Amino acid sequence: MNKYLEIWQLNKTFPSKKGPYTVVEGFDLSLRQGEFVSLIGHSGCGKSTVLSIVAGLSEMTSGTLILAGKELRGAGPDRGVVFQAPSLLPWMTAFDNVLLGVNQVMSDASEQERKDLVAYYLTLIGLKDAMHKLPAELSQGMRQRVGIARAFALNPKMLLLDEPFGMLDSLTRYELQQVLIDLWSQDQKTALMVTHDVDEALFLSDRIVMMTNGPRARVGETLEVTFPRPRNRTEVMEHPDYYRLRERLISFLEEHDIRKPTQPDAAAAVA
Ligand SMILES: Nc1ncnc2c1ncn2[C@@H]1O[C@H](COP(=O)(O)OP(=O)(O)OP(=O)(O)O)[C@@H](O)[C@H]1O
Repeated sequence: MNKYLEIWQLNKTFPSKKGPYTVVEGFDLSLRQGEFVSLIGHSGCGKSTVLSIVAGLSEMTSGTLILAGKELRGAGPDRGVVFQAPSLLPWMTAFDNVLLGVNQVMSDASEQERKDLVAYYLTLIGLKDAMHKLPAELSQGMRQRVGIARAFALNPKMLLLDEPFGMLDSLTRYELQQVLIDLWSQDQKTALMVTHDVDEALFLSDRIVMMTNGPRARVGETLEVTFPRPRNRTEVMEHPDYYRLRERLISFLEEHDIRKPTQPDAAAAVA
C-alpha cells in the first residue's frame, strides 16, 4: 500500500479527576492518496479525538503522524477540516468567508485568480445565486455547503470531516452527501471522515474503519467498500454487496455495544 497519511501507534491520554484516562491506544491507520476512509464507532470511543489530532487541533500523548512523507506537527493549511457547523464570520458574505481563507493560503495567485477560484467552488457546491449573501441569510444546509466549498478551495493535501452532516435533516444530508462525493470525485482529495451513519459511510467511502470502544480504543475491523464510482445512491443501495456490508457494520457495532449484556447473569441483572 502506498501510504499517504500514516497514523502510527497513536495514544491519547486525558487527565481526569480519577487519574489519567487513555482514550485511544496503539491506534494504527494508513490512507492511500485519494482514498476516502470513514471512521465509525460508538459515541465516546475517540473518533473525534483521532480526527482532531490529525488536524493538529489537539496534541497526541505519543505516536507518529506522517502526511505525504512529512511528519505532522500542529495544524496547517495542508489539512482542510469540516465540522458539523462551519465557523463563518457573520458580517461577511459566503463569498468573502471563503475568499478570506483563500487569500491566506494562496498569496501567490492574483486577486482575480483567487476570486475566480472562490466563485468556481461556490458554484460547484450549488451556491451560485447565494454566494453574496450573509451567513444569517442562508439555511443551515447552505452554510454547510460554504464550509465544504471553503475546504476544497483551500486545496489541502487532505480533508478531515467530523460528522459533516450531523446537524442536517435527512433530505439535506442526502443532498450534501451527493454534493460532497461529486466534488471529491473531481478533486480526489484524500479524506478521513468521522460518522455515526452506516449508510453515509457506505455511500461515500472506499474503506470503513470500525473502532473498538474506549478506553484504549483502537482499530477493530476494516471493511473495503468496492462499489463502482462515480456513485449515486440508488445504484449503491441496489448493489448486491450493499446489505452484506451494512450487516457487517451493524453486527460490529452491536458486538461492541457497551449497553448490551455479555453474560447471562448480566442480562438477568438488567432485566
Ligand atoms: N478535552 C478532553 N478532556 C477530557 N476528556 C476528553 C476530552 N475530549 C474528549 N474526551 C473524552 O474522550 C473520549 C472520546 O471522545 P471523542 O469526542 O473523541 O469521542 P467520539 O467517538 O468522537 O464521540 P461522539 O461520537 O459522541 O462524538 C470521551 O470519553 C470524552 O469524554
